[in-house]
Amino acid sequence: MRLHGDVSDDEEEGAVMDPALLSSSSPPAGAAAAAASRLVVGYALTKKKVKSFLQPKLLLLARKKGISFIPIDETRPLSEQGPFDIILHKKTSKEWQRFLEDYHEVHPEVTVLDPPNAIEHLNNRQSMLEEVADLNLSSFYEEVCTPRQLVIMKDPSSIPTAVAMAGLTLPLVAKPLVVDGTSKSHELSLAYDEASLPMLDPPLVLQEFVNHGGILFKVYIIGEAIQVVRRFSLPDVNTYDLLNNVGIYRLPRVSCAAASADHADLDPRIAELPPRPLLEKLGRELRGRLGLRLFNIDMIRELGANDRYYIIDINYFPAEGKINVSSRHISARVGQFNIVQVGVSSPLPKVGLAGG
Ligand SMILES: O=P(O)(O)O[C@@H]1[C@@H](OP(=O)(O)O)[C@H](OP(=O)(O)O)[C@H](O)[C@H](OP(=O)(O)O)[C@H]1OP(=O)(O)O
Ligand SMILES: Nc1ncnc2c1ncn2[C@@H]1O[C@H](COP(=O)(O)OP(=O)(O)O)[C@@H](O)[C@H]1O
Ligand SMILES: [Mg+2]
Ligand SMILES: [Mg+2]
Repeated sequence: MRLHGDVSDDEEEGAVMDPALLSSSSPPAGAAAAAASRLVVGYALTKKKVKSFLQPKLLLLARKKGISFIPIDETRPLSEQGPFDIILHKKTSKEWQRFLEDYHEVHPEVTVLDPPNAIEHLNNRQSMLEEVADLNLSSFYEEVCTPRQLVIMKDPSSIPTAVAMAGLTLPLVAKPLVVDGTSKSHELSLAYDEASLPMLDPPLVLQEFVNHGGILFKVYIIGEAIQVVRRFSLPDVNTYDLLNNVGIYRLPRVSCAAASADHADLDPRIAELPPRPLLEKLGRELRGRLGLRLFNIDMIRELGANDRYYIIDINYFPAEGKINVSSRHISARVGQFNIVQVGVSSPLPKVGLAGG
């Protein structure tokens, strides 16, 4: 799909809302627009996603390129709609899967982005990282791995023993096992001590926390195009924090905040982007292994180990609208993140975000 390349190549600052462009959200006008288009993209997305993805700027560029976006009515057979050249979606239900398969049998020429079963693979924080272990990056100096992790399905009381048996080192990041687009599936917490682990709420993944200088790299893979941006992340945990903090701390959603770290005044060793050839190889390998063309990788670089990267999260059809975030947002956002303690009753010092 060449849409993304089109957008970043022809980036136009200050594109204004053109009412005609909103035709993409109304079927009759959309059908008229489609008639004049060279490429018709049918989409089945949540309202939230439509709002964040189909922004006026994208629609303006798409229209210039002869591309139109038509909403799919999921209550009607696909064959009665369109015709589409591409179907864009982020749905994995069995019913929708059958719908798409039936449609594809009749219209094999239509590109479906992407196969629902491949998308589903990313809806579980254990399976999403499985392919990273098999990556063939032997020709690179850098190492790319995942933090050591453990899946807990039930019985919170068994967590301390399971953690000890797996040899995981505290602190641990606890992440809901399933990622289903709800805000709950992004409610993460940090566990500092073993005794507090039974307070966690399975099913979840427990992942070793990796110090990374408070900066995260969001690597966007859109077909063959790759784009990387820096985001502010969680602060490092030092020995003092480990000795003085107990309990479970709810983590803020730092990565989804609008603040890009691309123009902030950072230590160059922390700010340095991962090498381009590494990202290109990573993108190619993961695209093939995951069978997906539209996703992003959240990557961190271990503090003090400049050649070791960890992939901590992979998201299908992420918020591409945030790739080019203006630097003017930064000063308003930096420093507003706090880690809020939820697991013990006595108040403990809050841990601020690096750079804040
Ligand atoms: O809604 P947003 O703008 O916070 O975007 C979410 C992404 O935030 P980010 O790219 O980090 O800023 C978010 O990325 P993270 O998981 O926060 O790294 C997901 O891609 C999320 O999709 P889902 O809820 O997992 O289905 C994305 O949600 P949708 O765009 O699918 O609604
Ligand atoms: N193992 C880890 N070590 C250090 N920080 C982490 C780790 N896992 C997650 N984080 C931090 O928590 C944030 C959210 O975690 P992530 O796995 O990306 O979940 P989500 O799907 O909700 O974005 C990351 O952007 C990063 O700042
Ligand atoms: Mg993430
Ligand atoms: Mg995610």
